[in-house]
Amino acid sequence: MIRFRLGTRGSPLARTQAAMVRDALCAAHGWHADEVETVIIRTTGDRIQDRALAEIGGKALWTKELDRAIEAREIDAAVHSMKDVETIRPAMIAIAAMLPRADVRDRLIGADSVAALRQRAIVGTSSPRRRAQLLRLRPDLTVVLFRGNVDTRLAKLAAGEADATLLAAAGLDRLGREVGHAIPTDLMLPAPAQGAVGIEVRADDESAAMIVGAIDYPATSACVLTERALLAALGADCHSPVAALASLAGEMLTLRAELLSEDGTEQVEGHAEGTDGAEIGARLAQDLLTRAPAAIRKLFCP
Ligand SMILES: NCc1[nH]cc(CCC(=O)O)c1CC(=O)O
Repeated sequence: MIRFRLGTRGSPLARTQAAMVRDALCAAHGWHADEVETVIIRTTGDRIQDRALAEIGGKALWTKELDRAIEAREIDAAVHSMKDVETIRPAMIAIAAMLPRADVRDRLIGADSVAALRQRAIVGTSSPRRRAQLLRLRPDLTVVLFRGNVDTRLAKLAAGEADATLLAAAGLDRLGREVGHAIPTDLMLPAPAQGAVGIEVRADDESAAMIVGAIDYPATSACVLTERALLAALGADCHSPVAALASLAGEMLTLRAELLSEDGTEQVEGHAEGTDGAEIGARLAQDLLTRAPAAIRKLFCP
């Protein structure tokens, strides 16, 4: 008997994350694995592999088809990497839970550290944040476009298309790829929501919200919602080089964030503390934008 239908993209990482959610649901509700049906949904983002995500229309490319399936009641919930979920979601969709966050750091593959990269090394990435952060640390580097799923990027590296690449430790770990060297967050602050898996439901589906809510890890939700509040207040999109990481100690949330110009020559950073994630995100966004030079401000539309 099928008790719940879980939608996911078809990439190996997406399937792995959906299996983690399925297992968590089964553990929480005493279901057997075959009582949760996994529905693979191909998104526009999966079909288009040769251009930077930012160029072709942004994060909705990963969510639109899953949103439609939720609305059409073809699935009860959708599993996403929260990093890929656009800041403003349709009113029909609600974020119902997040799994415990994995390693939030980026990992460098191809050299032991950013400092150890050879002079004028070529680094493959399509992330405006990673590009700007790398160029800020090492202006001699050349950054080339690298897209595709985790294994595609590792294959491009192995084929010599670049000397090194950066990938999220979370994705590598979930896929069991033990490669690369973690970059400390004080050297390279990760993307907002990096390492977090989220589950979305139809906003008016109380039953699905209850079922999924049982596996929510509140500390992850609190931190990721704080990082997303910053993005919302910044008017950031996936062209915007922005890094952010929240942490929770007791009731106190601390949000650190960094905005960069596209070439990394300009940077503003800051932090804010409080107990209300939405308020902290908005306050830090305001502070950063006030201090940001024009080359950074133009990349945001608050
Ligand atoms: N943009 C692709 C994407 N979305 C989520 C992850 C990794 C998993 C995570 O951050 O939870 C990745 C790959 C990467 O950045 O290396």
